[in-house]
Amino acid sequence: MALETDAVSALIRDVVDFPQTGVVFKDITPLLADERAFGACVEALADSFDGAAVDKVVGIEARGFIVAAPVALRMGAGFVPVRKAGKLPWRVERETYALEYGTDVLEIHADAIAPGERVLVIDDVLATGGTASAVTRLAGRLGSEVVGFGCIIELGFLGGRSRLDGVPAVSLVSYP
Ligand SMILES: O=P(O)(O)OC[C@H]1O[C@H](OP(=O)(O)OP(=O)(O)O)[C@H](O)[C@@H]1O
Ligand SMILES: Nc1ncnc2[nH]cnc12
Repeated sequence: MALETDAVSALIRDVVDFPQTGVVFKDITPLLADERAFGACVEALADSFDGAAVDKVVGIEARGFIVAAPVALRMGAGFVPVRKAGKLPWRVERETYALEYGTDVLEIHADAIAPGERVLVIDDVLATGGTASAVTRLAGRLGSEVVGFGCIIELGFLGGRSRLDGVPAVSLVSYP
C-alpha cells in the first residue's frame, strides 16, 4: 500500500525558533502518537530497502532510535545504537560532527557490527547531513558497508543528501 504522504506531513508540527532562534523544528511527536501513520512510515522505510540484504539497522540517539528499532524488527535485522558521548559502556569508536544547531559527539560500540556486514542507517530527520555522515564514518571504521540511509523527514534546503557520498537515501516527506 502506498504511503499517504499528505496524512503523514499533516502530523508533523513546525515549532518556530526551537531549540534556537532561526530554526524551524520539525516535531514528529503527533506522528508517533498516531499508530496508523507511524506504522505506515516504518513499513515504507523497511520496504524501501527490502532487497538490500541488510544485516544491521543503525539508529541514532535519541529520535532515531524510535524509528530505527521497529524498522530493524520488520526487516529481520539486528539493531545497533549510535549514542551521544559517554553513554555506551563498552569500547567505542567516536566521531565529532556539526548539525543544524551546534556540534556533538557520537559513539558506537567497537564490536557492534562485524566487518563486511551490510548496514542501513535510519533516523527521523536528514538536515545538514552532519549526523548521517558521522554515522557512515563510524560504520566504515568497523569495516561495514553502509548500503542505505532512510528517514521520515528531509530538509532538502540544508543539502544533507550531498554529504552521503552516494549512499542510496530515502525520505518519506521532503521539504525542498
Ligand atoms: O542532518 P543533521 O543536521 O545532522 O540533523 C539531523 C539530526 O538532528 C536531530 O538529532 P539531535 O542531535 O537534535 O538529537 P535528538 O534526536 O536527541 O533530539 C535528528 O534526530 C537527526 O539525528
Ligand atoms: N529543523 C529540525 N527539526 C527537527 N530535527 C532536526 N534536526 C536537525 N534540524 C532539525
